[in-house]
Amino acid sequence: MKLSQVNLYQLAMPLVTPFVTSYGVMKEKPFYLVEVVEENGQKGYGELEAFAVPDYTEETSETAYLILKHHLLPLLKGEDIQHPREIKERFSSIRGNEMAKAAVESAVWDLYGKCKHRSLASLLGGSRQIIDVGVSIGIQENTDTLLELVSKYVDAGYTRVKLKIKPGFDKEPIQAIREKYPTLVLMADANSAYTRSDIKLIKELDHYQLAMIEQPFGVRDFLDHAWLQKQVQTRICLDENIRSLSDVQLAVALGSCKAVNLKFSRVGGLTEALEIISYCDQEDLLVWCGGMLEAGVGRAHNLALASRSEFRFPGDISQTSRYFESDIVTSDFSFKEGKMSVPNGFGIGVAIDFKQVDKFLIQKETLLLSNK
Ligand SMILES: O=C(O)CCC(=O)c1ccccc1C(=O)O
Ligand SMILES: [Mg+2]
Repeated sequence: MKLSQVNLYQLAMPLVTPFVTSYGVMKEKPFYLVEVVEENGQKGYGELEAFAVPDYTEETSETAYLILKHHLLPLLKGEDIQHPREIKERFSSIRGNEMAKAAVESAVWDLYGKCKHRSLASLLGGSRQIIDVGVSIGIQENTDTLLELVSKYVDAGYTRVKLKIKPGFDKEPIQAIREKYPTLVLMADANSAYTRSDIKLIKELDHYQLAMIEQPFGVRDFLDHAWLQKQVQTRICLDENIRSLSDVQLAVALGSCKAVNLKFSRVGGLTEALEIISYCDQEDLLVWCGGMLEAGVGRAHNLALASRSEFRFPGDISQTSRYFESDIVTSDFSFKEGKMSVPNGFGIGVAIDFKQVDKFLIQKETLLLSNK
């Protein structure tokens, strides 16, 4: 495959309700839809998931755009790509900037699937057609509102609920939900809002049979997480810490966690994600698919990846309608009773709805790649 051009659609999709984490409030999702076009006109799609503010990781939508345009795409100029696995190697001279890399890489995977008449799920080694999914619920005004939301999602069939927590909104809401739902698969995500000095509180959370506590400490604190994991029964899950396979290897060597939230966008692409999945499987480390409030394209990539049998825990792959009024793809992934279907068409298996893209479009830019 030779890429002739890349079209970047800069979009901003308003969220149905603001999403609150310990970092702050998100009211819209600004992102780029990346369209890679090969010389015969076949197209592949990826989403650039970096947020507006560099709090979750260092990248922002703006910085990732610049890296993509000035540093990543030039590396593909005139190149003949035999397989999307090669992209990781070609981008290896550029440090970090995982989300910018993943946006292009995942679009090339989609393109490759379309050229080869294969679904992305089958290319990635996925075997499941229907998968259990969970919800991630942002921090709420109070416990009552949270309880209402949880009951809505449990009634909809979600089999796993993740609560965002932060100091001052942790033990009480968890206790309230646990009392009402004694057997619900429940977990908490702190987005790095705690430190070693909160050990007493975290030990208290150990009493609520949480499936795991995600990212309690700082984003480079492998040692502190190892210190914590030794003192609690509950699995510690790392999210922000994990940017590559070697981060997972470090976490295993130190005993920093017993689970990994895998977002292919945070680790630079699907190729790195596949390596992480194999390693986790080999090390018996629980791995599951995280989310970045994806629109339909990113969601389709996640579903394809999560169709692999190594994912034994429901991912953060909820209905797009939870976040957005309408989506940029024509499929709704037929959510039913807590399960979602993995698209089986070529590539990501869903079509872009360009009327919707137009609705959210800020600007479109075309970058030519053919003339070396
Ligand atoms: O896409 C989803 O539903 C998961 C949302 C989520 O938990 C999240 C959303 C924004 C930033 C960080 C995270 C996280 O997993 O920590
Ligand atoms: Mg998280």
